Amino acid sequence: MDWLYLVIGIAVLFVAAVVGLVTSRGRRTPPSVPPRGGTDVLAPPDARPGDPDLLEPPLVEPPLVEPPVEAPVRDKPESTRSRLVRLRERLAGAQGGFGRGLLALLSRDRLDEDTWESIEDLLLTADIGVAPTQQVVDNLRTRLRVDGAEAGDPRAVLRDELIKLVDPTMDRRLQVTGADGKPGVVLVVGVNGAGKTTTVGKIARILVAEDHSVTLGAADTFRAAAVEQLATWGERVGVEVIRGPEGTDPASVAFEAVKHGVETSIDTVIVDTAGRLQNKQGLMDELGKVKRVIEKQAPVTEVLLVLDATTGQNGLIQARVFSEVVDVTGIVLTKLDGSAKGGIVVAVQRELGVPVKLVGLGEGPDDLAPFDAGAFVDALLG
Ligand SMILES: Nc1nc2c(ncn2[C@@H]2O[C@H](COP(=O)(O)OP(=O)(O)OP(=O)(O)O)[C@@H](O)[C@H]2O)c(=O)[nH]1
Repeated sequence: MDWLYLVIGIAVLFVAAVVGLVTSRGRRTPPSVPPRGGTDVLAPPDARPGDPDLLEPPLVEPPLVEPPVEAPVRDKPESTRSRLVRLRERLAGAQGGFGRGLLALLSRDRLDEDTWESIEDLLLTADIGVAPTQQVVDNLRTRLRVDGAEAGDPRAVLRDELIKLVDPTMDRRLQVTGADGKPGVVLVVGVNGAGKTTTVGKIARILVAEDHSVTLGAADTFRAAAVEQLATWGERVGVEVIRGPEGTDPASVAFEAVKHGVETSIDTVIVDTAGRLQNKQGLMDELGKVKRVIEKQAPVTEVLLVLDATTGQNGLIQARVFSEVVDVTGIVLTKLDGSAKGGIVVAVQRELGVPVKLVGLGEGPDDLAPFDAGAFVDALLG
C-alpha cells in the first residue's frame, strides 16, 4: 500500500506543479490591446524581445505625448486655367469701360468728325500715347468709311487694330532657365512701391508649381521691411531666400544668391533689387555693379522692369531711366486692376521696344498673368 500512497502523492504534486506553471504564464501574457496613457512610446504589437524593431522608434503608433512635427503646410497655387479666367474677368472689369466706349462710338450710324474726336480722346485718356492714337484713328477711318459698302463689322475691325497696336509678334516668354547647367537668373528692377517684391514672390510661386527649383536673392537691402517681405514669400512658396543684414551691399547679396544657385543646381534665381531714383548716377552704379557681380557666377537671363500702371506718364519716364541703366528684356505692368489706363501697355512697349511679359492684377499671390495680346484686347472689348 505504501507504494500506492507514494504514486498518488507524486501524481498530486505533478498536477499542482503543472497548474501553477500555466497560471503564472497566463499572468505574464501581455494584454492584446496595448495600454494607453502613462507612456509616450508604444512598441509595435508583435515585437518580441530581441527583435530589431525594438531598436527603432515605434512605427505603428506615433508618440502620444509629443505629436510628430508636421511638415509646414504651403498654400497650393491656383491652377493656371482658373487663374487666367479669373484675371481676365478682373482685367475686363478695370479696362472694359474704355473698350466698350470705343465700340459704342464706332457702332454709331454716322461716324462724323465729332465722333472721331471722341474716339481720339478716349484713346488718349487710356494712355495709349499720341502717335499710336493717331495711327489707330487713321486706320479705323479708312476701314470703317461712313457710307462705304465695304465697311466691316466695327467690333472685328477695332479688335484687329487694337491687337496690331499691342503687337502680337513680340516674344513674351520669360527666360528663366540658364545654359551649361547654370541657373537662369532673373533680375527684377523698378522704383520702390511699383510691386517688385510682390512680383518676385508671385513668379516664384508659378515656377514652383511647375516643378522648378527656385532661390530668391533679397538684394533690396535698403529697406529691412522689403527683406522681411521677401522672406515671408519664401516661406509661403517653400523656397530659400538669401539675405544679408540691413544695409549690406546689394551686389554681395545678389552674388551669394546666384552662387548658391550654381552650387546647388537650382533652376532659377530671382533677385529683388532696390530702385531709388533720386540720382540716376547712383542707380546706374548700383544696378551696374549688381549685374556685373552676378555675371561672375552666371549670365543674367532676364531683366524685368516692374512698372505701376497707375502712374501713367511718370511710369514712362521711369522706364526710360531704367532702360538706360540696364538692358531691360521684359516689362511687368502691375496694378492694372486699379487703373483704367490699359493703354500704357502700348505706350511703354513703344517707348522701350521691349514687350510687356506679365501683368499684375491684384495683391493676391495668384494675381499675376502672362500677357497675351489677343486676350488683353478681348478683355478690353468685353
Ligand atoms: N492692386 C494691386 N496691388 C499690387 C499689385 N502688385 C503689387 N501690389 C501692391 O503694391 C504694394 C507695393 O508692392 P511691393 O511689392 O512691396 O513693391 P516694391 O516695388 O517691392 O517696393 P519696395 O519693397 O519698397 O522696393 C503692395 O501693397 C502690393 O501688395 C497688383 O498687381 N495690383
